[in-house]
Amino acid sequence: MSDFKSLGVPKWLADSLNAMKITKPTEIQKHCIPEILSGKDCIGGAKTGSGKTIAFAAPMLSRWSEDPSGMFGLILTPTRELAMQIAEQFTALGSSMNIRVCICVGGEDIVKQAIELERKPHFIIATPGRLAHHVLNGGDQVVKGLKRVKFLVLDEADILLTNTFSSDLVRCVSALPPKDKRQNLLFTATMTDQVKQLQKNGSKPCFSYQVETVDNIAIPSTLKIDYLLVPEHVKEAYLYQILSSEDYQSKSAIVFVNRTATAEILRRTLKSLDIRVASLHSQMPQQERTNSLHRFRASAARVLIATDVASRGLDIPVVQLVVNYDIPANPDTFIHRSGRTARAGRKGEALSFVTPKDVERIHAIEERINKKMEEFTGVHDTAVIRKALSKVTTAKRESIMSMERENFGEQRRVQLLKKSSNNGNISKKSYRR
Ligand SMILES: Nc1ncnc2c1ncn2[C@@H]1O[C@H](COP(=O)(O)OP(=O)(O)OP(=O)(O)O)[C@@H](O)[C@H]1O
Repeated sequence: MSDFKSLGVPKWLADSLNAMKITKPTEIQKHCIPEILSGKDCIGGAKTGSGKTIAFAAPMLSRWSEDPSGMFGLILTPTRELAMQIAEQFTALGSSMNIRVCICVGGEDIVKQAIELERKPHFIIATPGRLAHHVLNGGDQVVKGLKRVKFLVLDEADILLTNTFSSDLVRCVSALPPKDKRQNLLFTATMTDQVKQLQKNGSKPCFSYQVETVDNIAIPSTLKIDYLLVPEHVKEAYLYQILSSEDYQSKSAIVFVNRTATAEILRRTLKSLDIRVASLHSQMPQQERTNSLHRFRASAARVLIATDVASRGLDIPVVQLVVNYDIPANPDTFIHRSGRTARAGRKGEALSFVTPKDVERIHAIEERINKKMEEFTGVHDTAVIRKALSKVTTAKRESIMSMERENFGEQRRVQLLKKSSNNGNISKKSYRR
């Protein structure tokens, strides 16, 4: 049985990992850590929840500890919350070595970040839009510091390489040493040709590893996937009924929706029906987003209603159920959303609400993941649903009325206008969803 030390990780780091009960490397870690330590670039693909973060963090921290200098590594991620989570992991792993980590994400104080960057943190964990702003406007120290970066990581590389992020990504990368003077590490659960292509572009050797499974199924084997046929107008009643049923009333769940307004309506509706609920979407101020996630992580809220700002990378071990209340257009989004449960070998369930207009999307998802969903059997009694329906309809009507009183949509328009005039190109609409 291999352990982290046998992969070349120094004792201090193996001890830190052991203290977190991380003793036996996962498949992706076993293969990628030695290759990254040998100086190669790396493209790593493995299912959600399979330990990709440590696959890049461990070799970076190992090399850094040999000569702990400033601006050693830059990790780019698509969402603010994921950046914060990765920063927490680096901070925890490197605490015995006095590591300094800077989180550089939108929605937080730019001046404070600029001061932190001037102090040359060892690692910067950033979203591309905000770092691009610092690259454009940063002082001499920041520019010089970024030129010393030894490692660049694109976590969730497939989405970072889409058009949404391209101009900011180019700006961030332009501030770093040339490609062959740094190590480039790309990781994702949903490999694309665009990511693979990068292997061919470099002059340095690149190690590419995709964890294969015998059955070629793209989701964790411990994840149960079900569907439930639901008429559009009664989705809220079904959701309430399931979340408050005997089987699920004590389970922690993330409910994914496609629009921020749906997230807000559901949060208000479920709250008035006495479900401990929090939400996460782009129309919330960053402080509220952070607080919501803290409440959910700490189990103060049992249900998190979220848009796709929460679909990638978030690691919350208590999550037992993911509900796809709306079906995503992109099958890869289904993989990431559902992967918020059944992590690190734990069991989990993903339930998709399917209306007649979603049938094609479900077929595309099943083809992508190479597995058929099964029909959900947890709701049998239509009389119970009918009873829930009148309660839920009243609660929903009140939620919509209160949102209208508070000009929910209007606030967003004003926020967007303010952001675009204050920050130029730093707002990233789709990932502030
Ligand atoms: N070797 C290990 N042994 C036990 N647990 C591990 C090991 N490596 C990582 N973990 C834990 O597994 C969980 C999932 O890891 P991580 O968040 O890195 O997954 P991921 O592959 O990046 O998933 P995603 O694709 O969803 O981002 C974390 O809680 C992490 O601490």
